Amino acid sequence: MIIKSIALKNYRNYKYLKLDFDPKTNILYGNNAQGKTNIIEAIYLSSTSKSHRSNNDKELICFEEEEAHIRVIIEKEEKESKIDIHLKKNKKKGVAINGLPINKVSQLLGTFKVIIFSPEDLKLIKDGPKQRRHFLDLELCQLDPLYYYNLQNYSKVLKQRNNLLKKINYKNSDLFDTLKVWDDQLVQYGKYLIYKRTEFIKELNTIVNRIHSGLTGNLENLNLFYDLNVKADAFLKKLEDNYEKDIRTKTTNSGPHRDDLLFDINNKDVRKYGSQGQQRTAALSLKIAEIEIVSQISKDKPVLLLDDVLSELDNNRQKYLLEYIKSIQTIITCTGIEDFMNSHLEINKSYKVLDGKVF
Ligand SMILES: Nc1ncnc2c1ncn2[C@@H]1O[C@H](COP(=O)(O)OP(=O)(O)OP(=O)(O)O)[C@@H](O)[C@H]1O
Repeated sequence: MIIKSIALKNYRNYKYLKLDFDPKTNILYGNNAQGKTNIIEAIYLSSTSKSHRSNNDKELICFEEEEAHIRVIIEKEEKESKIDIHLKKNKKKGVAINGLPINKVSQLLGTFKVIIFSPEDLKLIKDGPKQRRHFLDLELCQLDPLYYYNLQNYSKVLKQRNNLLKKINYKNSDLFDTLKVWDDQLVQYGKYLIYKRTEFIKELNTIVNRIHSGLTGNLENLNLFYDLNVKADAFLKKLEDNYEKDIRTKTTNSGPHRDDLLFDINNKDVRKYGSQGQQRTAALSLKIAEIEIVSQISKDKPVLLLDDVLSELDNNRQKYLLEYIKSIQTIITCTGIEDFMNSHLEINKSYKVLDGKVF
């Protein structure tokens, strides 16, 4: 799969932009705050319907404008498709594929697969569990529309259950029976998340392990574990056992919303004992493994977006990554093209980004 072009209208600092991409390596370079990440963000949004750095669509619309528009043309097995995203200040965004409006995000997910890699990803191991769950969810949503459906519903039910717990805590004990209704739904959607995460992490681990060995010259053995909060079959019972605690703390204390991912290097927990370098290398292995697994499962190569990440990697890791991505369409942002002088990377197209214009 490749992205052939993008057109932006009133998106962030772009009044109007039309850009063609090469099927291989594309570089967007320029000083800070010129609009490089804005292009990456618009591509990501066309794939997932969400920005990777903002939860508020209004922020994406150019200052003083009411609406913004993104159009990307993608090519898959020699067939072109068009994705349109229409952002409005006071209304829900509109998404259309080949001119046909869609009303469910799940219809978009999987149409255009991208993987984004930014400096924040290098902190994935060090960060809190929320970021690691987010990583899992993002990948699974792109791979499986049903996962997205179950995740959305799980989050909704969890919110409602937590609201109910607050009410019961404020002496509304007659609402207690309603908890059971939410429990059944939470378990129904939660079980799906647990099964899919288990499968995905198992596959990911085999690949991550091989990649990390390659990256470290066979010195390190990296393993990934699913640190699940509760087993699928025990979920309902756990919710019931926790009634007193949940009401007292006014929150749901068990479920996949409390899951985590653990990383071991040579049988030692990387979060606790790993150096900063080891943590970053493990994160890089994870990201490269993600490219492989998405390619494998979807039987197609995703588009890779490398946002400002190369300067964060030392020479060896940079070389490994660049070697790996040779056969994948990649869009790289950086401050200077000279960053690549020593990397032997073949650049197929490069654009200079300056104040919301591209040359
Ligand atoms: N809604 C908006 N309307 C107009 N301009 C915006 C809007 N949101 C952000 N900007 C502008 O976009 C620019 C930032 O763009 P971007 O984040 O793409 O920078 P960048 O080139 O990737 O920089 P860096 O190298 O620092 O990451 C800033 O000048 C900011 O003022």
